[in-house]
Amino acid sequence: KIAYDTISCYWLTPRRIRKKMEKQGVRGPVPRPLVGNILDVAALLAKSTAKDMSSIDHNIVDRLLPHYTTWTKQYGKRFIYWNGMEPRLCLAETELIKEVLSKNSNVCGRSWLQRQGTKHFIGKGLLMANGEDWYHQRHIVAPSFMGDKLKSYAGLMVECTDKLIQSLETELDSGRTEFEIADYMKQLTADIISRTEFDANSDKGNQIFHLLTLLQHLCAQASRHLCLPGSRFFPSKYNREIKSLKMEVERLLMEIIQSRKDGVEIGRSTCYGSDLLGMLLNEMQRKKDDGDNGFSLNLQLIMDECKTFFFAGHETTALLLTWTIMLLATNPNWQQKVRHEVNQVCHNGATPSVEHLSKFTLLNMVINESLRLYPPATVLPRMAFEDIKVGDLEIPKGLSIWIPVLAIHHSEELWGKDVNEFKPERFASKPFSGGRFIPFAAGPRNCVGQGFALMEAKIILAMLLSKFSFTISDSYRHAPVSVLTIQPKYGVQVYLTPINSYQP
Ligand code: HEM
Repeated sequence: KIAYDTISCYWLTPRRIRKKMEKQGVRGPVPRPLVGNILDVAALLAKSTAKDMSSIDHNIVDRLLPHYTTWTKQYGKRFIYWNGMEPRLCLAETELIKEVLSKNSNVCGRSWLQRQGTKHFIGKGLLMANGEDWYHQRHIVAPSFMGDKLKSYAGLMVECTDKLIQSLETELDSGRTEFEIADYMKQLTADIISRTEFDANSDKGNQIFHLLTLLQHLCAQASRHLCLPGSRFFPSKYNREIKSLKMEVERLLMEIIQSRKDGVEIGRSTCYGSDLLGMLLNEMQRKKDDGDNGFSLNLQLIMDECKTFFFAGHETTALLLTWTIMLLATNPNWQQKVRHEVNQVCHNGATPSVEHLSKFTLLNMVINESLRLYPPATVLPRMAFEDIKVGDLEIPKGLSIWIPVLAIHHSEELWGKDVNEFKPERFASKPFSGGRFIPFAAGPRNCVGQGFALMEAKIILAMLLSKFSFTISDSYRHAPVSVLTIQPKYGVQVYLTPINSYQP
């Protein structure tokens, strides 16, 4: 059986998929045994990112998805390439993208390779869940990011941003003028998501998030360690480090969970709390009390969910903020226009509240344009678990569909000749939906934290813009790189100037 499974996995299935796609006219670069086209992608990326960009140019597709631009020229809008033994169909047609994202969420999902690469880091949390499990998990957590619950986080976001502003002001007072903004944004969004998950700004929470950051960096190297079959079982230094970090994170999480349980048992509190962790524990208890034997929400899954939300919920938003500040720091007109709007909406320098957010029209346009030019998630992967039909294409079971978000957001055909220019006015009239503007994906499996992220971004940017003016520093080197998300290789250095008085 093992021999048959191995032959099937490494030879028969790939051969079947290649033949089926070739019959439909979908071709691609020739794969090598075991590694597929991994080395080709790595070589193209090494070349395209070897140097910084010569100017602050937003035409970054050739740099970050060089394999996409190379192969789409050779093989057309749909082509197939191999990430090791995993075949990937690159799909850039908006009608087909809409179909993939809106339908098929029950028969498409995360591939084995993706789940394996993030197993120790986020486990079976929502981001990596599939099928029925995904459906139940999504329904349990979604209410935490909607309606009044979502609005209730605004105060916490303001509080954390205030703390950051105070520390920036202290540094300005001591004579510092240049700041690397990416790190500040990462700390701020980590602070916000950790307090959303664990209510109090506990030391344990901070410790957990520090370890999770280390774990995330190690797991980001996973694809390099997964080329060889069974390599995850080797007792290598890499695997040992991952395991021990994971155990430490889970030990700390269990301590928090235990102290909440103790609180309920001795009658100090009536429920497990109103933060994300509390909500998950309450739901587990409710299911137990109701004798619900359906979907099982156990402690391991609750810990995986906490890790998932930290991972999915802070770096992406930090990048949105970082790139938006870079864009505003290099476009003073827009910076001034948005600051003026913030001051008009929040009279007399008031801090932004939920009621103000829908009135930030220009800020909203700037955020959308930033998400278009620098979408934190550059690709959306979906593996077909059954044979499915998408448009005219028959997609065989086992084929991963890869939607190159970055390339679609920079397509001249879809956006016009000025596609690589920063022009927030393109978002003035209507929201771009469907397969053309998809920074948060779309359909049932879209980003569950989209409302949270946009509220957070608007509050933070409005508060920062009303306190400081930003100018790009001479030391800023424009060198976006893609490490799961689009990051500025050397950070974003800006000069901050305080705006002391209320400017109408
Ligand atoms: C600007 C910020 C953000 C961006 C651009 C973003 C983008 C995305 C995208 C593109 C997906 C779909 C991934 C895929 O299908 O492959 C996704 C899923 C997800 N996001 Fe976000 N996200 C952001 C912020 C957040 C925040 C703040 C949270 C949590 C508070 C969050 C939690 C999640 C989760 C849990 C999923 C998985 C949803 C599911 O599979 O049902 N995200 N995000």
